[in-house]
Amino acid sequence: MRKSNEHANKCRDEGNKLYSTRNFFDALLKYNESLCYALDESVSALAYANRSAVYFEIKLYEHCLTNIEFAKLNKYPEKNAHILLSRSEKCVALMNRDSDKHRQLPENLSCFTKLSYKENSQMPFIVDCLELRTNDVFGRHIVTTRDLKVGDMLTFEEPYFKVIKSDSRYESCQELNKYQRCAACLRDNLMDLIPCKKCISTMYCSQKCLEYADRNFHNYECNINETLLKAGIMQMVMRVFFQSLNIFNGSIDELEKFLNDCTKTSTCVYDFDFSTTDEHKLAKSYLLSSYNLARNEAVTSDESSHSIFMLDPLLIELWDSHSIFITKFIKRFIKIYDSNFHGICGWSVKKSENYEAQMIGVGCYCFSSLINHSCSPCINRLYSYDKLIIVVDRPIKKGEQLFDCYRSPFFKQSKSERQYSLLNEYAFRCQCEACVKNYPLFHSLKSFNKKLLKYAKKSKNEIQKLDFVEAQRKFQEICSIIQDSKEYPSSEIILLQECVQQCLSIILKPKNLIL
Ligand SMILES: C[S@@+](CC[C@H](N)C(=O)[O-])C[C@H]1O[C@@H](n2cnc3c(N)ncnc32)[C@H](O)[C@@H]1O
Repeated sequence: MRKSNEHANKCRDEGNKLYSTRNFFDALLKYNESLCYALDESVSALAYANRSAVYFEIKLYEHCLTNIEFAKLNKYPEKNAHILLSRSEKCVALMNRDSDKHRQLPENLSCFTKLSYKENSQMPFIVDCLELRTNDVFGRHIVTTRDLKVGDMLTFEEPYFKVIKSDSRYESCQELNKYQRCAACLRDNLMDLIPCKKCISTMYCSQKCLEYADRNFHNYECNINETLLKAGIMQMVMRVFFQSLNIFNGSIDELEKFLNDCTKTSTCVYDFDFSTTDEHKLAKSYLLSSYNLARNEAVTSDESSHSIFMLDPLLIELWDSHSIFITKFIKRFIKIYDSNFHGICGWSVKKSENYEAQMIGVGCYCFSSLINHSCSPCINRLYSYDKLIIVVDRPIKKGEQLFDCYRSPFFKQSKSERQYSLLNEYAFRCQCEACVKNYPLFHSLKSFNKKLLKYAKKSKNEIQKLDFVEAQRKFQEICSIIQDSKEYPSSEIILLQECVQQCLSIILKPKNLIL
């Protein structure tokens, strides 16, 4: 599909119908689709103007004014200019009148953005007490050099390589995610997004993100983006390839030479300095730390990359001259994808009864990818847009290993099923404490403290109703109870851990929702 004013106008008409029934979320989706398809500025101008009307209705006045400005910049018809002028005057008056009340954009995690301990000097996104160890059983793994408490925040890691998920036949993600959030940073910006000037399926939250994407990957993707969005694993693997190529200004020879020279010695995220402001150096460090997440050459098959390369003349040229290197690179990252990449969870800004997180993207987190699995984990993984936050779930003693749970925890799935899927998907036989000691499923778990069990059950029911501030208080309260509990596993601790997750999800969810 190409840009088309006709399609853009049709989407805008549909948006207007939805607007008239006050279905503002779906109206914004349609206006955003209209912006993506619009060929002429005058057609974009109408979509921006309509979007400003939505933001006015939902009292997001700054967004309303920005959209009015965009409409004007895109040659909004002179004869209707008075409509925008009047809306903008009303906006300003309401903003002045309700200066303390009008809906601000609260940054998620306002007081939840701090690591619990001093940051690592070379990796400022993790605390300084996490060390890398290697042994025959676990390969590389992470241990703590100090006691860690329940609720401690250990990382705020951003992925260098990441993609937005949309339209996928393979993953459960919202088909229209591409009209809801920035393709570069995954923020929703309350759907106030700007489109790529050339393709029909990429939007950004700012000009800065648009330029970043054009410089780093979209220059290769723009022509084939529709295919990539539907390409499952290959969407992310191709992103890594394109972004890597851009590090070397498009020279595949230089990329190949760099990887050949640098990967003779095994390196990982601990070997680089991520505190540098030198973007080029950083990019190379990310590339090598990601490339070396695989510990040996890949033996996976790769059927679809050839057909993707055949879609664009520039890519055909690359393939014809370097098919051996490209195949090796792609196979390696397919393997890394399978055992190391993380699905990124996030929330839509649509108000709904069943307001659950969904998959919004995939990211390569070079540090977090070194954490091994346990069916009875001691950390919890959360996302604030693309940032991966690791929170301590059970007390961890100095010298102990950090364990995440890759699949289902022990209380949700039988040992044989867990072991089967870990062996199949991650190629290891799990020997975690839950597997060795045969921890039971939830319904067979013992309770050691009836009073605490009652408190846990009551809390679980009440938490849904808590607001942001109350959820933070409850989070602290429950974390210290888990910290002080001695008996594990028990039904009360499992329930309390679920309460902690519920609190965190309230804290992380977008605060402004669109009807
Ligand atoms: C995300 S990586 C973790 C880092 C990995 N240990 C390394 O050296 O790169 C996942 C891989 O680590 C290994 N692994 C993870 N948890 C393990 C465990 N509990 N026991 C043994 N191996 C494990 C498996 O090879 C798995 O495919």
